[in-house]
Amino acid sequence: MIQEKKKKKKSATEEVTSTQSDMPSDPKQTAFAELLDPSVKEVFYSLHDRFTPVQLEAGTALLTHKDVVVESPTGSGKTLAFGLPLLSIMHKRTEKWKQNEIGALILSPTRELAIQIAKVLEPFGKALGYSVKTSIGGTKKDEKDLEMLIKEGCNILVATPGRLSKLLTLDKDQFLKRMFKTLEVLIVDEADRFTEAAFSTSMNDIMAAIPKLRRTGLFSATQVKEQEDLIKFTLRSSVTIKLKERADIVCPTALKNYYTLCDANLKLITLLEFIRSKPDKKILVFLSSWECVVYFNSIFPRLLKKRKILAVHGQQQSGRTTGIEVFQKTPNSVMLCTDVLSRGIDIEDIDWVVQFDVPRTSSWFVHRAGRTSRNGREGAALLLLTPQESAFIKFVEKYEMVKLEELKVTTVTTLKAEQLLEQIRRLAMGDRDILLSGTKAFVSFVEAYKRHDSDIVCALKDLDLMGLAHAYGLLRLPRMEEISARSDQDQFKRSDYDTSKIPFLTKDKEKKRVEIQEKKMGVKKQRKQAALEKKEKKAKKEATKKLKNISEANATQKETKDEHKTSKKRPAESEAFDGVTPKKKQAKTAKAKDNNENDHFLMRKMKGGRLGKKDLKALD
Ligand SMILES: Nc1ncnc2c1ncn2[C@@H]1O[C@H](COP(=O)(O)OP(=O)(O)OP(=O)(O)O)[C@@H](O)[C@H]1O
Repeated sequence: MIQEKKKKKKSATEEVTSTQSDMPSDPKQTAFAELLDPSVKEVFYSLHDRFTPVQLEAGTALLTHKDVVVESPTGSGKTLAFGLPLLSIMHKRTEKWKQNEIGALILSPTRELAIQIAKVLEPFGKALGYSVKTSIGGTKKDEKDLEMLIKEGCNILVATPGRLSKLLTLDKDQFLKRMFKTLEVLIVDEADRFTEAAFSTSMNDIMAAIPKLRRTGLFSATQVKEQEDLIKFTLRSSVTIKLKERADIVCPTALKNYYTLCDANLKLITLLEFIRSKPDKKILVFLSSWECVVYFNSIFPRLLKKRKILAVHGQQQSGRTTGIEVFQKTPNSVMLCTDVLSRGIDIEDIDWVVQFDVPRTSSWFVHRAGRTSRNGREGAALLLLTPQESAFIKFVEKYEMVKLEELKVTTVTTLKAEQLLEQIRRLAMGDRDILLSGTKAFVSFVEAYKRHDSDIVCALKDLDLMGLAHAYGLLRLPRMEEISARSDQDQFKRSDYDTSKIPFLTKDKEKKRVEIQEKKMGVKKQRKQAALEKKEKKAKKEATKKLKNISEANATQKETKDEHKTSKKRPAESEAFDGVTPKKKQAKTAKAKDNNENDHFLMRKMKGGRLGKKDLKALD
């Protein structure tokens, strides 16, 4: 336990700002090295020649009993800026660390970053005899995780808050809580993320389970803007360290930040043509939702032949780590991803980062772009904007201290663009999975757009949604409120292709679809048949009623006639009779007789169930 003399609570923080010093024999280098444990120093110098500024500043503060809030550009070495001091603090303790004593806890917002941090610390832990463990979602079950942790022990734990909070809840015998009793250092990487509501419950559980007397370090390339957001971390005599390579920007100076304006309906083609124009570059593409990653990953391999296309998103339970490893190893591959890779992930030699849409949170812009140009290496980032979003450029310059330069991306002729769009639509016409995936992607993009925090300059209502629907290669507009509310729906060229005929390419899925469709058709046919039968039944009923009336009328007529016969002789043929000549009368009687017979004939048919449509018509 760090022996802390009771000090008068110092003012909140002092701000130490220093620019990147690249003096090789900077006395600060020596002074900091003296503070480090010799074994830690030995491992460090086996990997690197000198400490980066953030390692000097933050490391010195932590090793001289200060809590730190560190803001330093992406790729500036923050992992070792907390790793080196925490190892040295742990190694200062005289008694040996037992296997079930946790000396340091590092919190990471994503499992990929947690794995990466553990990998960086492993060689140091090995040299000092400390076990470094991770506790992250998506791997073994919570119970298994807790059991392993208790059984195998752990001295340095790198965890995602959600998983750790679950283990603490499961830990009925408080084993884990007892393991935390010896905690000396708490590090929160990408700390500004932990002020989000999504993390609040798990963070409260964790903060309640660990000792208050400890060293605390909060690290990020973009720290929280509101100091009160830091209260939950119970910092003591903290120092705020802000490092910038240039006073007016937070990104590394070696990073070139660009934007390009493209019409909405050409957005996907602009991305494709940009990738095509850089055949030997490693490109990381950020999309706004996992559905977009899935959809673009299904069509890009058919549009960018011979290019290795990879995809990573938060919904994948497996394959994320492998995908990152393949991306790391394949020089000119293209990785499509969500913001699961936007923070902390250290992948070598990414040449370009492309942001297909504005980020959900504007501060993530810096982190996304910062996946390239790591630790002084060259790199470039490109943001695709439609003309309606151009105000975003000034917005990030003002609020995120990012300067964007315009880049003219080679586009294609209108004819070629239409051919490419038609090619994308044809993919959907031939594969129902692509058809459905495209619609889901577009819907998820619209929903993500509604949630981003730059809506003051990029509002959904100003977006050319019909153009973007074309860009996504949609054959139909999806049924959603944001679309039905639009007055420009007629701008969307609806394909007249019969989408009900588009098959799934996997046999069993297609079989099932056809069955459902036939069942639906069957139901439709039955309904139609039933309606027809009901109509016929009604017609028959009316016919019966009519026949009945006719036969009653005939019966009455016959009675009258018989009476007539008995009372008078039949008039001579030649005599005219009430204006009707006997011939005509005969004809009329004959007709009535025919009708009468016909009616009787129909009656007999109807009784025999032989009444057909023609007969019914005849009755009308
Ligand atoms: N002292 C050093 N000398 C040379 N390279 C270093 C040094 N420290 C770290 N690096 C390398 O710099 C790269 C970036 O380090 P790291 O990932 O810690 O940066 P970061 O500041 O945490 O970035 P981000 O803000 O994206 O999380 C890594 O490849 C790391 O190996």
